[in-house]
Amino acid sequence: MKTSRISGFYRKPVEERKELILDMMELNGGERSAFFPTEPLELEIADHMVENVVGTFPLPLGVGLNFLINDKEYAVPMAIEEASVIASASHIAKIVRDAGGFKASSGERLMIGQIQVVGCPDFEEAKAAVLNEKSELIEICNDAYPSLIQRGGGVRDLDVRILNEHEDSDYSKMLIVHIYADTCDAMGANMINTMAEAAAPRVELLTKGKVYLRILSNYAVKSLARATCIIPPSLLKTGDFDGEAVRDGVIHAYEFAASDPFRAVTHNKGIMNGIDPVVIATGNDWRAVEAGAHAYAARSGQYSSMSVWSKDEAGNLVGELELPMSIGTVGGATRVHPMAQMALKMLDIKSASELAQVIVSVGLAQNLGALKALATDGIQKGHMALHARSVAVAAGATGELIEIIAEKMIETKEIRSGKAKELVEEYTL
Ligand SMILES: CC(C)(COP(=O)([O-])OP(=O)([O-])OC[C@H]1O[C@@H](n2cnc3c(N)ncnc32)[C@H](O)[C@@H]1OP(=O)([O-])[O-])[C@@H](O)C(=O)NCCC(=O)NCCSC(=O)C[C@@](C)(O)CC(=O)[O-]
Ligand SMILES: NC(=O)C1=CN([C@@H]2O[C@H](COP(=O)(O)OP(=O)(O)OC[C@H]3O[C@@H](n4cnc5c(N)ncnc54)[C@H](OP(=O)(O)O)[C@@H]3O)[C@@H](O)[C@H]2O)C=CC1
Repeated sequence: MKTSRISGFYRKPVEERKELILDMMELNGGERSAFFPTEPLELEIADHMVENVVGTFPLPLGVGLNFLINDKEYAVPMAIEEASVIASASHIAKIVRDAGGFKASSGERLMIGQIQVVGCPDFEEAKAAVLNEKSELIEICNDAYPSLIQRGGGVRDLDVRILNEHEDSDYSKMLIVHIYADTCDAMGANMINTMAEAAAPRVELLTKGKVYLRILSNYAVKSLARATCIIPPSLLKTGDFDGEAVRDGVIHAYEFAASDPFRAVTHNKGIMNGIDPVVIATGNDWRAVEAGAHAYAARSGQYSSMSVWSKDEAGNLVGELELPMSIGTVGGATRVHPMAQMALKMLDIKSASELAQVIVSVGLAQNLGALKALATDGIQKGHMALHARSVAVAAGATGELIEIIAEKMIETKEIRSGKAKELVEEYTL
């Protein structure tokens, strides 16, 4: 892929933007014409995806530009309804690339399946029995998904926890078997569920209890991805704010989120502003990613900031984000939704690990975009200016009137629907 650094992309008409992306991807004739389909999701395909289909629900698809991650260029597809998010991600990616780009990594990618057993006559004995038969249980799981083994994946380990052992209620006492499976490039929910269901009868026999739930855990702590960036203050200068002031404002903002759940929820919403659009565009399950990310933010016992911002010895701003990433590049909707296929192609992604690394990098960029704005001019200046067009459309503006009314509202600093309606009436009289 050619460079994803395209200055002034947003000032060009949509058709020209598409051409620039196709050029960036270095696609040839046939591939080019098929790339941006006129009907993003045909009703017939939608009807096979979910139930009771009566239509489809399109979202704007934008491209996060300027991303350099582990020295590779990425044009990042982002499906989102909120203004200023894509601009902000591109803005920070531009700064970070001048500082050497994001460094991202991920370790093992194991998804977790849970089997709940209740009513064991002796929970400690039941635990020992399961652990004794670990290899056999792993084999049962793997036999339930032979194609995964052929790909080099499969269950790697299994362990057992006893919950509420000393409580009086038989409802609350339980034994939980965890299976840890490498699901290769799939998110793996269906795979894990298949394996957990296959192992359950044997678990019942071993524990002399009764199995109820057999399901994936979305707390994917064995599938973590992390991103970091190191930015010299000289790259952070914004208007009248020097780089050191911006850096310090970002660190103060982080400390606020680290200490106060009221702020942490909003701070983390800002991170998910970047993460969700990529997860959605690539056809992944954003509820799974959201649930895992917020739970991980509470792993210390108090809900806190997902990211960490600090200053290194040289005075650089250092950002870090580590999150569970239960995503895939195959399976689920990724192979069914034509736009998800397009998004993965645009990213030129080779594996689920690589996609996870891109996603956390975008989350980190998005977080800095919001904190930089909040710690300097305030969020309204950049965000509301871009939101103004949406307000104008909601008030009934069409065609050229959208830009005229948006600009008028920005000029008078009155970006609200009442004002937009007044202006629509004024201009259409
Ligand atoms: C909006 C900016 C980026 C302007 O910031 P700016 O400094 O005016 O940008 P610039 O004109 O210097 O442009 C720099 C680059 O940004 C990009 N860029 C710049 N403008 C556009 C545009 N119109 N469309 C697309 N891309 C744009 C573009 O890549 C451009 O490079 P160039 O192309 O010029 O070489 C900045 O004000 C900003 O980042 N604001 C924050 C916006 C934000 O965070 N929005 C999220 C919604 S608010 C929220 O939900 C979360 C929150 C805030 O509550 C979270 C929290 O509290 O932590
Ligand atoms: N709690 C949760 O989050 C839950 C989520 N879900 C949903 O489950 C779906 C994800 O489940 P998942 O199991 O990933 O999807 P699938 O059931 O689609 O399984 C993945 C498929 O990808 C195929 N595949 C092709 N190439 C590869 C490769 N390189 N690596 C791995 N698999 C490959 C496998 O084919 P083959 O058959 O040849 O092996 C397999 O059929 C999502 O839609 C999610 O919304 C469902 C239940 C619960």
